[in-house]
Amino acid sequence: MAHARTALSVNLNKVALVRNTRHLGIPSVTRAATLCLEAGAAGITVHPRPDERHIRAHDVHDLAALLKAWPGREFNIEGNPFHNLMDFVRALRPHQATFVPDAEGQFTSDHGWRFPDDAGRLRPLIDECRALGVRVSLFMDAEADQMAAARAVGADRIELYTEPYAAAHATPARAGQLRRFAQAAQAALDAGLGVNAGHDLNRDNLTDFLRAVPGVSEVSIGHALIADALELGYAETIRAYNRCIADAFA
Ligand SMILES: CC(=O)[C@@H](O)[C@H](O)COP(=O)(O)O
Ligand SMILES: NCC(=O)COP(=O)(O)O
Repeated sequence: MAHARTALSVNLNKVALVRNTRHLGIPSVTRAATLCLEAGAAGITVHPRPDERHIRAHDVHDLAALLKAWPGREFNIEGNPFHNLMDFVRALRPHQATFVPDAEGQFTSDHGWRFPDDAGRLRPLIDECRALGVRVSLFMDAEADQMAAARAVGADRIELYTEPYAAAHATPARAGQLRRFAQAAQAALDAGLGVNAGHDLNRDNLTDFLRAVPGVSEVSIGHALIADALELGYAETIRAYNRCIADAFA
């Protein structure tokens, strides 16, 4: 079956990280969002961590307001629903909430939810999001045998945690990782889930990933993309990432 082209959601955490080192409001997170959307980003992602080391609560509110002027573009808020994520979801009703099982103060995301262990406590929060009209994506390791359980708990999508693939991309382990991610994505699709992907995706590894892994609806990319934007500017960077996606579907 032919799949729709993958949407690029730009994660702006690292713009906020730089901004927070002074009290001057630069670089501006909302200005970055506008420039990325103008250049063709399909959406904006943020992961407001409880310690506010980068994205702060006001950024999430400012971006939700900004996205209202961009119909068809999506706002994705990531976080742990047992910490601060649900407050944002209830107040702002983003297009998508991505549940991530990070500890408070965690260095960066490094694993997904586990089933059956997490099912009971996730189900009511997923139900609440869906009642609010918010799509739920669960951050998951690339394990095919976990996908039916992610669907059974009520999720709309899963986000494949791609760091193990990214770390293997320049090594002989790449082919094995791609097989693992393709099997996990196919299992998710077979279970009726949409498939997102993210973490350490970049201009070098993105096209190979999308060629090998079926049916990826959205990639959220932050760290490498913002690093590229420091050199190329936001507009050229978004065009470059969209070319990587287009090449995978050519
Ligand atoms: C969920 C995920 O894989 C990453 O988006 C993560 O949110 C990045 O967070 P940091 O930018 O804090 O490393
Ligand atoms: N969900 C992944 C994301 O938003 C960005 O991850 P990264 O590109 O900053 O590693």
